[in-house]
Amino acid sequence: MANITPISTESCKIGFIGAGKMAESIARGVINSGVLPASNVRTAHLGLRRTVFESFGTKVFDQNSQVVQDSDVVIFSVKPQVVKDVVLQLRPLLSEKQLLVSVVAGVKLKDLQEWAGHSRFIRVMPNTPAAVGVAASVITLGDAATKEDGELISKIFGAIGKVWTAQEKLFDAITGLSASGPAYIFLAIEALADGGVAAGLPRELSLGLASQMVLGAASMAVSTGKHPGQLKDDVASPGGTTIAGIHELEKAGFRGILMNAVVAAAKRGQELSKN
Ligand SMILES: NC(=O)C1=CN([C@@H]2O[C@H](COP(=O)(O)OP(=O)(O)OC[C@H]3O[C@@H](n4cnc5c(N)ncnc54)[C@H](O)[C@@H]3O)[C@@H](O)[C@H]2O)C=CC1
Ligand SMILES: O=C(O)[C@@H]1CCC=N1
Repeated sequence: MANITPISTESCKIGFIGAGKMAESIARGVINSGVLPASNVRTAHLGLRRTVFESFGTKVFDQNSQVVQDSDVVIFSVKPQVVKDVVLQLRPLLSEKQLLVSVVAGVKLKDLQEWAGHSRFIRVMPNTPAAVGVAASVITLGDAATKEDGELISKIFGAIGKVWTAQEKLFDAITGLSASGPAYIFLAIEALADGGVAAGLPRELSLGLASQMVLGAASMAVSTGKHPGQLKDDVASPGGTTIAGIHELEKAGFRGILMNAVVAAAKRGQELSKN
């Protein structure tokens, strides 16, 4: 614990190990929010992703080791299948001076801490709406992460959306719901837009209406605090159009399908932790 010194939010440098879609979403959101300047965000990549990250001001190194050496907060954002090798490779450079963070699905803090050789670690389960400042992120603290470390990560992720704290045992369920969930909703938006086209709308209008409608419905659920069943009842007039649509959804098992999707994704998260 001797090397644990607080990291200042203002001057904190964050580095991503893994320059993929999730890292890009967090980096874009963080930079757009103004919580940290682009010069405080870094990653490493040799291929096409370099240009993507450079386009919004991120410093891009050639090697992961350079990212670690130049960061106060190191965020592991590689796939679950490779994270063990990546952490083990970087282990000689990792010290308790740095706060380590993982956004990797399924991989437990106990393993991450063992591979890293220290437990100043925080697990975060974010989602890609981080890129536009509307992420849903959940954090849980490792054994040596301090209250101040938790506050720092809550501040960074709070700048790109909402943050909850939860026990790690809930992380697979969280992953199946809020981390994978945007993909379910993108699928729904695409399908709704197809429905609009099938009913005679031009494609562009249909997609715009479907997207704005989902945004509006989610905003109402969040801002009114009303039960979604009440909000649904407010739309469905007796003998009207909505209830005719809902009847079709219920006949096809709409709610059960969504529940199954979350449970299947959570189960996959559990499987990934055993790799
Ligand atoms: N995409 C999402 O919506 C979410 C992803 N996550 C987690 O974030 C992590 C990253 O996921 P994505 O960004 O979607 O994947 P991705 O495949 O877009 O990004 C992974 C990146 O890691 C790079 N990489 C592979 N081996 C590497 C190495 N040895 N050193 C450095 N970089 C290496 C790849 O080139 C790739 O750019 C995963 O563990 C996933 O479970 C968590 C929440 C949501
Ligand atoms: O599909 C995946 O495995 C990752 C984790 C959650 C969202 N994307």
